[in-house]
Amino acid sequence: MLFVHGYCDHRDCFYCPLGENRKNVDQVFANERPVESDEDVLEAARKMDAMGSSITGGEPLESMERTTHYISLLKDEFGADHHIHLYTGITGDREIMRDLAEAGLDEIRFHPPVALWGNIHGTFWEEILYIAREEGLTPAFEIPGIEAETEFLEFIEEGAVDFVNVNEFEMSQGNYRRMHEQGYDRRTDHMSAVEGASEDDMAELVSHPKVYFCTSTFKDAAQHRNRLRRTAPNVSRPFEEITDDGTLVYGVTEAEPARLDELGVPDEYYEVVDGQVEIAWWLLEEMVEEGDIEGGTIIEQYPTWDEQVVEKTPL
Ligand SMILES: C[S@@+](CC[C@H](N)C(=O)[O-])C[C@H]1O[C@@H](n2cnc3c(N)ncnc32)[C@H](O)[C@@H]1O
Ligand code: SF4
Repeated sequence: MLFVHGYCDHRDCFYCPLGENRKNVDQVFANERPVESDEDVLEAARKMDAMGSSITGGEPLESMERTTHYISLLKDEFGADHHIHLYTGITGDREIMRDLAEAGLDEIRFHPPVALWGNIHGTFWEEILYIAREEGLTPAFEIPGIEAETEFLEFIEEGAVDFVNVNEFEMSQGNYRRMHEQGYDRRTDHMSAVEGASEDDMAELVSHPKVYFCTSTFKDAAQHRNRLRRTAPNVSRPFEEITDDGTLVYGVTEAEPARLDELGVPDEYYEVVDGQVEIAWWLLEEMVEEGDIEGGTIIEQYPTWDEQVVEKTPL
């Protein structure tokens, strides 16, 4: 997921999920990693063996130079099979569709304003779907699951869009105040999903064969887990265990490297990082149990750029 910037001057959706760290920032992020160079973007994609990329923001069409630059960069590096899709909350025009297609974009997912969902016919949101297709892009909708209008289903039926992804309506730090004001509440059994917006609540919309519902649990858990699992083998050190969830487990100890050498620990089973020894957790556990060294901690962390720690277990 490439975040090109946090600006969105054309829309002001009350449910926009962008939090303080993303809203109106000029910084590019590849997943959670701040990007300083093109190589950072390529490295982030390589690390997770990405088969494709998505371009988001803010509003990617408000910075076409940056957006097309990254699309070309990814296509040039990973080839035609690397599928790239882009999310947008504005229509753009023919020239923009052409520039995106020429840069290598495969698919564009429009997010029209909710007030129009029952009434897309005859608007430029309809026309741009045909234009995008003529310029070589696959046109789709990707919208939050707020309400299902019958007219919207009829519109989908007519075939201007290839498919419609509906994201379960979510509350986040960035939007909960405004969502509350609009009368939305969080489901009590869920961290972010909105009451009254589950797949069952959207049954009429989701019943259409071109409509796919993406639950927030799936987005958070399954997609995240898949990304971790693909990333872990590319970034793990030889002495780290990769768990089924794609996290990395290793040990940390204050013991001197010389003591490890004395105990016959092979070089490839530990590394000194910031003055601490990071080591295979099973060796650390055994050495602490045997009283060979004084203590340590087992760390489980994400294989991501920010190395977020999931669990610490003192020995
Ligand atoms: C944050 S937007 C950024 C890209 C672009 N500005 C747009 O709106 O498509 C990315 C995706 O998030 C979805 N989205 C926005 N607010 C949401 C919410 N509260 N719950 C679930 N999905 C949401 C939008 O439909 C869009 O597909
Ligand atoms: S169009 Fe996208 S980025 Fe802009 S306010 Fe709406 S959800 Fe947020």
